[in-house]
Order: sequence, then structure tokens, then C-alpha cells
Amino acid sequence: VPAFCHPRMVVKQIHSKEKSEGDGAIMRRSIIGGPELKNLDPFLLLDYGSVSPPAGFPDHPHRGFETVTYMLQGAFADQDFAGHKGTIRAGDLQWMTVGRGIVHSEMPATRGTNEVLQLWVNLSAANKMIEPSYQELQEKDVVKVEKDGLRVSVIAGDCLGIKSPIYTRTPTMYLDVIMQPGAVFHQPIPEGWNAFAYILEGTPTFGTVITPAISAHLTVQLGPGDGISMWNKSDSVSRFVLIGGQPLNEPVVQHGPFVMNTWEEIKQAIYDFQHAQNGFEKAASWRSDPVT
Ligand SMILES: Nc1ccc(F)c(C(=O)c2c[nH]c3ncc(Cl)cc23)c1F
Ligand SMILES: [Fe+3]
Repeated sequence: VPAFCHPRMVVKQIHSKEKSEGDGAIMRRSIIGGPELKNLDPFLLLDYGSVSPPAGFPDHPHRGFETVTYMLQGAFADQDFAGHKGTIRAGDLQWMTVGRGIVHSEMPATRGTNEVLQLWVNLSAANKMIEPSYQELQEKDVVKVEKDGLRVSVIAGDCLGIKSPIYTRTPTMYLDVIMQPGAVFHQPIPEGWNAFAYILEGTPTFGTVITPAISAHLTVQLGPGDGISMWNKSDSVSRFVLIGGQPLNEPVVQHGPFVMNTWEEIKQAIYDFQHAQNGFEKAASWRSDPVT
């Protein structure tokens, strides 16, 4: 008996190229509104970074969306212009609803390799100018499902009956999936949602068609359907993040770290930031402290 009425299939596989971002951080940008992957609404980008000091992401603004920072290894220190400070360690999650504006810095907090995934989730027009807020979970509080060679960290949404406590204004599913050799995993994804996977290690198989060996740092876009079946037919561990979200179907105008619906609103965001007003008041005098 097939697991789903309309199993989703792989429709596109894109290798992410390395590019520098912020201050010397070498990143692999997996999805951007670029020509290759336009229709992944509500997602704006997924960045994989392997960052060592002195590189990092010094003081910079955001407006109009959410940043989801998930640490894979090492740690990052973040500080914002409202005095919010924290250290995000391996397995920790920071879901930052930027809304009307945040100025912050995100710097590696250990001398070694600090591996980070950052997803940008767009906000609806109605939510773009809401007050900023954070939802932060330590690794021990990220809900996990272990079953038959499967270990899923439920970052957002629910999996095998286990629900994340994270409130997602834009309905989102975000799973960190580790599959031992021979494991199988069937995950429902609501019809109409856009969905993709980003492979971190191994060669997992997605969909009923045996896709070619899939390698690390590959984005796999999934087509329409009500769920995805995955196997690990190899003899080594597979790890990937599986991400899906309900499209907003609104115009997207992005200028760096500002994402609004019209150019007018982008000009306003730039003006507000430069004149420390309309949500950027605290940007007037704030500078981040050096990370020890
Ligand atoms: N200057 C500038 C301009 C635009 C940015 F988006 C950023 C930025 O913060 C990041 C872009 N990818 C990322 N991945 C992980 C982390 Cl922790 C941060 C970022 C930045 F710094
Ligand atoms: Fe940032």
C-alpha cells in the first residue's frame, strides 16, 4: 500500500556553490530568489556556513521576514540592538521574527569550525512590520523522534506525532533527519506547500524513483503531492534537513537584508535604517561588543 495518495517526486537538484557573505564567511547559498529556484515561496534563502574567527556577520539590519538559525557544530554569539544576547550552540535553534526591524551581529564563538544553517522565511504583508520577537531552544529542548534507524529533530511542524513548540506565523515544517543504512521514512507534507531538502551527508533517496546518488550540499526540490518517502539504501549514514512551507503568494521585493512587497517599502526600510526611525531607533547608537 503506497504511503501517500500523491507521493512527491524530486523535480530539481541544485548543487550550492560557495560564495562569501558578511565579513569573510564562506557560505554555500542553497536557495535564493535567483533564476534557479524561484518558486520556493515562502522561503527566501537557505545558507550553509562553515565559519571560523575572525570571519562572521558583524552588525547588520533585517526587516520583513524571519531568520531561523540552527547550529550544526561549534557555536555562534548573537547580540542585537535591544540588548538581546545569546550563544547558539550545536543543536540549538534560534527562530527570530524580525518583523519591523532588528540590527544584530552573529559571530562564531569558538576558534574551530562553526557550522551553521540559516533559513529565511518570508512574512506576509500583514506581519512584516510586527514587533521583533525570538523563540530560542537549547539542544535538550529540541523535540526528537528516534525509531527504526531514524532520528528526527523536529525544529518546526510535526513528525510521527511529535510536535515542535515553535510557533510559525507562516506555516512551516523543518526537520533535521538522520537515517541509518536501511532506514525508511514517510513524512506527510500538506498539498500545496512548497518543499525541499538540503543534504548534509550521505546519499539518501527521495521519492519512489531511485534518484542518482545524492551528495552533500545538494538542494533537492520536491514537486507537488501530499508527502515524501525517503530511504537510505547506502551503507553509510544519511543526514539532511527537510523543509516545507505554505506559500504566501505575495510579491517579493528583496534588497539585501530587507524583504518587502514593493520597492516603495524597500526605500522606506533603507531610509528608516539610515535615520534610525520607525523600528530602527536603537540603531542610532548601538554597536556590538567584541566576541571574546
Ligand atoms: N552583512 C550581511 C548581509 C546580509 C546577510 F544576510 C548577513 C547575514 O547575517 C547572513 C547571511 N547568511 C547567513 N548565514 C548564517 C548567519 Cl549566522 C548569518 C547570515 C550579513 F551579515
Ligand atoms: Fe543576520
